[in-house]
Amino acid sequence: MTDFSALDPHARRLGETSLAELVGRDRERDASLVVEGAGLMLDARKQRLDASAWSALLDMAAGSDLAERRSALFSGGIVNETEHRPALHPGLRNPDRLTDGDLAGRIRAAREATSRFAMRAGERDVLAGHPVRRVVNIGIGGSDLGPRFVYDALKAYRRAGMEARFVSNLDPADLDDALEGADPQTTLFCVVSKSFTTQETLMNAQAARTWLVSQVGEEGANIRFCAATAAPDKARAFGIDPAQIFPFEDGVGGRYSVWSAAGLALEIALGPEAFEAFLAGARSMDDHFYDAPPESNLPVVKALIDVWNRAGLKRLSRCVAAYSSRLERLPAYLQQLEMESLGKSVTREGRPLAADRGGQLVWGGRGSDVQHSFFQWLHQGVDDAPVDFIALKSLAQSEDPRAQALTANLLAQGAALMQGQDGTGELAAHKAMAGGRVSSTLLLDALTPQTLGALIALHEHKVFVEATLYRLNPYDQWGVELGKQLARDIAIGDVSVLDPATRDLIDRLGLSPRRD
Ligand SMILES: O=P(O)(O)OC[C@H]1O[C@](O)(CO)[C@@H](O)[C@@H]1O
Repeated sequence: MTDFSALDPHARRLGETSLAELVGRDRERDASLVVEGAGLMLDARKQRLDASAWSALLDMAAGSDLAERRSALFSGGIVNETEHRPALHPGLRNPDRLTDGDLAGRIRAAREATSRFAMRAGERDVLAGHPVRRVVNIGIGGSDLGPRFVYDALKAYRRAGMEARFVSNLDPADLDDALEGADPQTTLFCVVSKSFTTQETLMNAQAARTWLVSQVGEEGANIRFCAATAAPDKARAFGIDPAQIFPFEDGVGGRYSVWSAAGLALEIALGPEAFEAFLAGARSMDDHFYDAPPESNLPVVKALIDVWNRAGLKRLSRCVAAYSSRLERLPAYLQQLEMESLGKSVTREGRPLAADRGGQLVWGGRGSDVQHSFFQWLHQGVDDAPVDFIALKSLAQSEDPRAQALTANLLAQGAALMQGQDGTGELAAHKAMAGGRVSSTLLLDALTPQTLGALIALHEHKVFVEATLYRLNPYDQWGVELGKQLARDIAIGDVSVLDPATRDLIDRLGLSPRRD
């Protein structure tokens, strides 16, 4: 069991130390907090850490079962104990490491099938004489956030004449928006659901099908629907042509599934080559995570910093500020990845987790816009939060002065959070900024399929390391089930288990349910 109390003396000492004084005084300390891997660089020098706190964190990692758990993760061992499953996202990127040859074979075959289908989707007459021009991804949570984020981020890599739309919400406006201007002849619907039982997805798929049938008839609708799922039988029962059902393994978690057939709409929109490059980027982060020693291992270092801020310095939340319009959806993506994975209060053994442990509340947005909204809170609020700045070298080095100014803003924010300033004059108290507020900067050379794959894989593995230290299972999500059940009850009018306030709201909303 990891002894987090070992962090307390360091937290007390460093809590009273000026952050600005920690930075630039000890070369070794500074050098140890700049780590590179798989083409990404993390600069964590503006963290409230000195050499001895850092070595306590590294000792913590060394004393854990991280090495064994990591081998199990990569070889396909059971790392999701509550569901008795492996976690196969690294296996999707490199099946060679899996010990089960049949499983590796199935993954390779599934990859070939999606890639072939994605390739064909670009052909001129794939839809009974029509090409695919718009692919509509119908899915929610992990069956939406990953493909949607990557599609936005890799705008520069999209296939000519092909666009993707994403439908996740039950608000009918969501599907209406996706269908706006759609030519039914050239539109392909891709229903993505690991379980194929998710209410939002099935209702939206049904509505999309009704629309399509009204436009192109039954037969026309059949060829324009495909599915990606770990429950092919259910997709078949829903009416999807078995030849257009792309399976993925049960061991692929929803929020880890963008690398599987769940990324089909993305692969169609980008083309198999860019999608392969995306997988290759993640694979290079896998290799780095697998091989690099803890002190220079990017996911390990990032996890230790987040553990330090949460368990050592008691910071509940973490802000992600991505200084790139294309990365606008990164915070939303990380929210599910981290909060669904680490938002648990019992260990793998079912024992309670102590206070100030577990995943952080992840929030954020796009720089420099966020400077004009919530950064005031970060600079002068009573509470504060560590910030992860995401920077692109390609923007800094662009000849466009706006792109350079964007990077200058990013650098200025990190410096201002750390330095603070004394107030002067009549409003001194209002203008004073305490400073001492921590941040890290993650640097990508440019936004490419490779670097994006590596960025996502970095965070997946960082979550894995945190989960290992806290002894959490990052691959289940039991906490979402009760709400789903109650929504079903309300939909059928069974309010017997509900409290009076919710029943009253049901009345006010005019849902007029049964009361037995
Ligand atoms: O892919 P599915 O099975 O439709 O699930 C969608 C999402 O719902 C969740 O189970 C949470 O409600 C996520 O974990 C998942 O990504």
